[in-house]
This record gives sequence, structure tokens and C-alpha cells, in this order.
Amino acid sequence: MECSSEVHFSGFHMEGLEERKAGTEEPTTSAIDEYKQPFVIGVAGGSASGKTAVCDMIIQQLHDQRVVLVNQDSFYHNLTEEELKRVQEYNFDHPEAFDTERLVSVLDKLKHSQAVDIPKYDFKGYKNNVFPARRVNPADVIILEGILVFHDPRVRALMNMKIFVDTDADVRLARRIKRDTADNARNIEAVLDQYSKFVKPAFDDFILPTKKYADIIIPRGGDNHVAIDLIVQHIRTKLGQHDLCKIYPNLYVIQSTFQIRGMHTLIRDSQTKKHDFVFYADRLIRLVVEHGLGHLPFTEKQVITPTGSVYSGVDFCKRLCGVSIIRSGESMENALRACCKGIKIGKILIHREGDNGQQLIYEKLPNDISDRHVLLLDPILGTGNSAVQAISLLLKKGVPESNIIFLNLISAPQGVHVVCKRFPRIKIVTSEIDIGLNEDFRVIPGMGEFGDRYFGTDDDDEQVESRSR
Ligand SMILES: Nc1ncnc2c1ncn2[C@@H]1O[C@H](COP(=O)(O)OP(=O)(O)O)[C@@H](O)[C@H]1O
Ligand SMILES: Nc1ccn([C@@H]2O[C@H](COP(=O)(O)O)[C@@H](O)[C@H]2O)c(=O)n1
Repeated sequence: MECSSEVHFSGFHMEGLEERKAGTEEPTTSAIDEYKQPFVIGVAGGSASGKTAVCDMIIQQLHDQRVVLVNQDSFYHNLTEEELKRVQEYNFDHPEAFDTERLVSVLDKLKHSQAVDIPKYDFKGYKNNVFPARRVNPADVIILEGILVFHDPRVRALMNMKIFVDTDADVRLARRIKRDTADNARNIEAVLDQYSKFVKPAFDDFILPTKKYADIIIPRGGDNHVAIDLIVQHIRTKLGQHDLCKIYPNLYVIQSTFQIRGMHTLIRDSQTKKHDFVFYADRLIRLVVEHGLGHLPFTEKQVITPTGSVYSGVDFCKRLCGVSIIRSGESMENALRACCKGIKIGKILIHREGDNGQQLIYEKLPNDISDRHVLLLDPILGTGNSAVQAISLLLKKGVPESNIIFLNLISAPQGVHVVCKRFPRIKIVTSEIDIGLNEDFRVIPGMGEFGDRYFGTDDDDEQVESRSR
């Protein structure tokens, strides 16, 4: 997302996948399940900045999603008898006023789709054991709201999006006086005393310094409808995406349509004849190539149309080349040539030795490849081993990681994980993400050996061809 003067997006952090098979880069099945996680949003900001108002508006607009709101207030420690007697001396704005261990545990459970009981907090009685506790069921979106939700790194690490509500101090104070005198039955002297002794210093010392962790800063809280709309739009996009895209911001899965599903159905069908396979594979490849080209940089350009008017457009990036991983990758060359006239295309041959061993045995790349954006072509991303070999070679040749766009038709989560983890700045553009790999390291459901089916060297395919003749 772009930055604007109103709303600042600085992108999504990546989450680690804790569980791995010892000694390999592959995630285990349970680690793959980790991809299926709710989208967690943190909303921080000073007291009475409008955090609750912002959350309510987001929840209202996400009406068709399962959303739960968790308030940091629910995790205030209970006061001891001694503390209760001298409550005016108690600092409710200090990080230690909260039971953060409990908050982390609750969030962690929700993140793993488990139901939790959350304490209810009584502001007047200073107690968090109001009975019954609130039962919260798993949801697609979890919103955690509170003055200090960005303070603890463990809590921050669980968030997919961090919002800071930035409202002027005088507005916050005015609202706070109104709220505490009306809702919490406090007298104005006590409210002002608490504000100058604890609320304001804690804002300066603990809350404001966490603003730097925010992905989005919303000035004017709930009054900022543009910001809320953009946030909701972004959450919807993320929810509509494959779960892996929530983890790896450099992974792009082209938007599925029934046409695309239909083409995939044809190329995956073992009974599809060679010429149909090639026809539909080519259509899909062309879509992936066009999408990949959309990630190249551009320069602004104005032209005069035949009506004499100015059209403000863009000029394509000129310094690019393709690199196909032999043999399957060569099936993508025609689509690239059809989109980019005269494009140089290099080749890499990687030999598979046994299950995991890979050996680079041939390369022919443009001499000036380090100055170019590279579209790396391979229709299937399986274990990720060939991709890692190919990308490592490109890096060795001086191609900046961020200049590489890896195009493929089908990706296995294992391959995505290996490539995105190792090369977080390359982009992967794919048309579908499959379930995984079988014990022979083949993508399932997959489409069989792409090269054999495309170039007609598949025995089964020949049988289907001859059967149909
Ligand atoms: N945009 C707004 N305009 C007017 N009053 C507001 C606005 N946003 C919040 N308030 C009021 O200010 C008080 C504090 O807002 P709230 O959203 O509860 O803040 P927070 O959750 O940050 O403490 C509430 O009484 C609320 O009704
Ligand atoms: N018993 C309590 C507990 C907390 N506070 C104040 O609440 C503020 C945090 O809640 P917001 O909705 O305003 O974010 C915080 O500033 C505490 O001072 C309290 O007054 N009494």
C-alpha cells in the first residue's frame, strides 16, 4: 500500500514458522496449519483518543466477517486491599498495571483458533473478576485495543496490522474528563490529578514511543472515515487472499475467476489431450506473465492522442530479461516474448540428484544481467530446491534480489516457504497454491510432470492421444 498524508502504511511483518523437520527447510504438516490463522489487528493510542470508536467502526464495516474485540483493560491486575485504600496513588497507565502474561496466552490461543475466557473489568471497583467471564470464540479477525498494546514485543509479534490512533492531547483530556465524571462517577479534581500525575507522563514515556511500531497512524480517530475505509478495504483484501499471502507479502496469487479455475481444471485433468493442455497452459502462463510484468517499475509518460488531448500514462521498464529453468520453464518463453518484443531470455539447467540434491549443469545468461530486472520462469514451484539454486545463481551474477520476479503456475506451500524465507525481497507470482507435496516430493494435487505434458514426452499422454485418435 502507498503512504498518504492521512494514513501511513508501512507494510506487514512476516511471521516465523516455529515448527520444522529437524535439519530440513520444510515445514511439517502442523507448521503448514499455522498458515490458517486469524488476522490480528492492534489498536493503540492515548486514553480517550478514540480507539474504541475506531474499533467499533471497523467492526461495523466488517459485518460479514467473524470479528472479536479484546480490550487490554480486561487484563488490569486486581488491586490489593492496600492498593485499594490508596487508589489515587495507583498508576493505571504503567505497563506493569496489566497482566501481560495472561494477555499473551489469551491472544495466542485465539490466534490458534481456540475459545478463551476473558475477564470483565470493573472500572469503579478496580476488579477484573466480574462474574461471569466473557467467553470469546475463535474468529477470522481479532482486534486488540488498549493504550499499551504495542508495548510488549510478544504482543506486537502476534499482530498482522498495527494502528495508532493519534488525537490531540487537549481533545483527549476533554473527553477523559467528560467520560470519567459521567460514566465512572469520579470528581473533576480527582480526574485532573490522575491525569497530571499518571496519564500524561505515561503517555509521553510509554505510549507515544510505541507509535513507531504502527503500520497505520490515524489522525482524528473515528472522525477519519477515509482512514477507516482504507483499513477495512485492506483487511478485506487480506482475508480474501490465500493464507500464505498474509505471511509473505512478496507472494502474489493472481485473483481467481471461474475462467482461471476452468483452465486449471483442464490442465490438471490427466485425461486432457496434449494440444488442449498446451492451449490452456499457454493461456494461464500469459496471465501470470502479464501479472508479473505489472510488478516492474515504470516511469511517467504523457502522450498526445489523435484528438489532440494529453494522456498521462506510463512507460514500460526497458531493462529486463527472462530466464527459464530448463525444461519446463521454456514453455513460458513464448508468452514472455509475446508480451515483451525482442526480450532477451537466458537459460539455466539444474539436474536433480536423488530426492533433494541439485546440481547446476548449464547456464546461458545475458552478459549485462546484473543491470536488468529478471523474470524467472518455471511453471511449478515444488520443494523450492531448483528455485533456490536458480535464484542463488542470479544473485551471484549480481542481480539485486529485489529485481527478480519468479513466475509460476502452481506453487506448493513448502516451496513458497523455502523461497520466501530465504529471499524475502524477490517476488513470486503464481496462479494457484496447492495442498502440498507427497512422499515423492511431487506437488499434490498438481498436474504431473509439466514438461512431459507440455512437450509431449509423456507416455500416458501419448496413450490418451492415441486412444482419442
Ligand atoms: N470522533 C469523536 N467525536 C466525539 N467524541 C468522541 C469521538 N471519538 C470518541 N469520542 C468520545 O470520547 C470518549 C473516548 O472515546 P473512546 O473511543 O472510548 O476512546 P479510547 O477507547 O481511546 O479511550 C468516548 O466518550 C467517546 O464517545
Ligand atoms: N480502574 C481504572 C483503570 C484504568 N483507568 C484509566 O483508563 C485508561 C485506559 O483506558 P482507555 O479506554 O482510556 O484507553 C488509562 O489511562 C487509565 O488511567 C482508570 O482510570 N481506572
